[in-house]
Amino acid sequence: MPSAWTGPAAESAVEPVNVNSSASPETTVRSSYVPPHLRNKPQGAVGPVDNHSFGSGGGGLGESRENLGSAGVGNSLATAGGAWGSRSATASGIPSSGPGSGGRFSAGGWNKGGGSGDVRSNGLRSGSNGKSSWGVGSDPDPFPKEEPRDALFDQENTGINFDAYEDIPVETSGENVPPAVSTFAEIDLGQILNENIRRCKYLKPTPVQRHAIPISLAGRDLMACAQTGSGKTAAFCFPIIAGIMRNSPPGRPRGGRKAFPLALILSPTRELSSQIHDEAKKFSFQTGIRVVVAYGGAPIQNQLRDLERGVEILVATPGRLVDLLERGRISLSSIRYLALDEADRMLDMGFEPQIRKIVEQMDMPPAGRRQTMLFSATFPREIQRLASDFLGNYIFLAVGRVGSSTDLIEQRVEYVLDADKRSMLMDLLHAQKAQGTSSQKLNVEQMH
Ligand SMILES: Nc1ncnc2c1ncn2[C@@H]1O[C@H](COP(=O)(O)OP(=O)(O)OP(=O)(O)O)[C@@H](O)[C@H]1O
Repeated sequence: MPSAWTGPAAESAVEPVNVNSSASPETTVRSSYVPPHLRNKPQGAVGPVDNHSFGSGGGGLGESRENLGSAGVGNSLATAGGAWGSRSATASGIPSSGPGSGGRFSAGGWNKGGGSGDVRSNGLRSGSNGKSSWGVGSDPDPFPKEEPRDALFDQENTGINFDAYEDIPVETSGENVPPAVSTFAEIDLGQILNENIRRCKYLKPTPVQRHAIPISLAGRDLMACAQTGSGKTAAFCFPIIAGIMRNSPPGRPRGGRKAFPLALILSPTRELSSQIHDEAKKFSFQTGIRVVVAYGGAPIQNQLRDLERGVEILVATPGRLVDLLERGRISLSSIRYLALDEADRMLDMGFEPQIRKIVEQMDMPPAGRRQTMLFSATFPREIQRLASDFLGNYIFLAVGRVGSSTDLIEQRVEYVLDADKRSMLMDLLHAQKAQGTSSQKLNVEQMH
């Protein structure tokens, strides 16, 4: 089994390695390619690039990890067996046979430009008691004058060709899985959200949205394996926003030192949290729902002020949220919706203790009295454990990735200099032939 599997984020995050570290700056373009006959020589003799060394970043817990951002961490190696070992998954908890070799991708990669982290005061006005109160019907324009009203919606999408999603495999398992939809019109998301979907120029749901939204709207817990860029954000935001609008529309008095969010979205990094925050603000435009983001590496005072103005949907990284909880500035007792995005990456980054503290040891309602959506690019054993601990009678959903390989194609990454690509490729082809596997398609990607 090749050992140097990696996902797209790892590719972008890992600097090309120059094994000739002792070379002078002038000679750093020297070849780092190691011919087969020189490989596995002791260190010093030759310095082959150690593909095993692109690990998860390891190391400490807490906020400092959040500051690293999406590019510097979580470069886990994905093993053969694909992105999700879902085939044997059951909705009742741990799948009967193991996940795909514990393979995992580091999510990330679609950089939507990040977010400003600013929080708009969506229709907040000052009540007579000096506290903030909410008036949905009389929302002032939430956007500053200098920013056109639809600017939030005018940002370019990523250019993903969602038509390519049509053929990707989707698997669901669990009891009474609500049927998937093929248009947004088939789902009752409410008029305002539908209008915002139109503003976002989303013409039809992506596969994860097609399945996840009806499942979540039906009130079911969901464990979804889907890659970054598959449209997960809308998949968990739409049901949350629709659910809040349906069951507890904003309108209650706000203010006070302690915030009581109705929905919590946990994500591993400040960048991702910012992106989710930006998207969630678009989706909840003119709903009266206030979305607040809290992440490490930014002044906590600003976040505290934002929280004091009221929050329905809180997007947070685990370390900063624990800090806010310990300061007594947030109560999770009103949480009705919990979404964990890129859960495998959060675990890779060492956030499991914080996540368990948030979900299990504070005042959050238990599974069954809240709705939980767990999103992960992979489904290794630790995520299975998390799913069985956090979710109740859940539906398992696994969505393939655009252009994904089948199990028959191995992808292996070798880091070589441009000048060495051809000879490296020839070597690989010869090696394949020698092993009698020449008929197998060799897919050499991302050669540096
Ligand atoms: N149904 C849709 N139609 C058109 N564009 C969409 C749709 N759903 C999502 N998008 C856009 O596709 C891009 C990727 O979606 P999104 O950010 O939700 O993916 P993701 O899986 O959450 O990725 P990440 O993990 O990077 O946040 C975004 O620019 C988003 O606005």
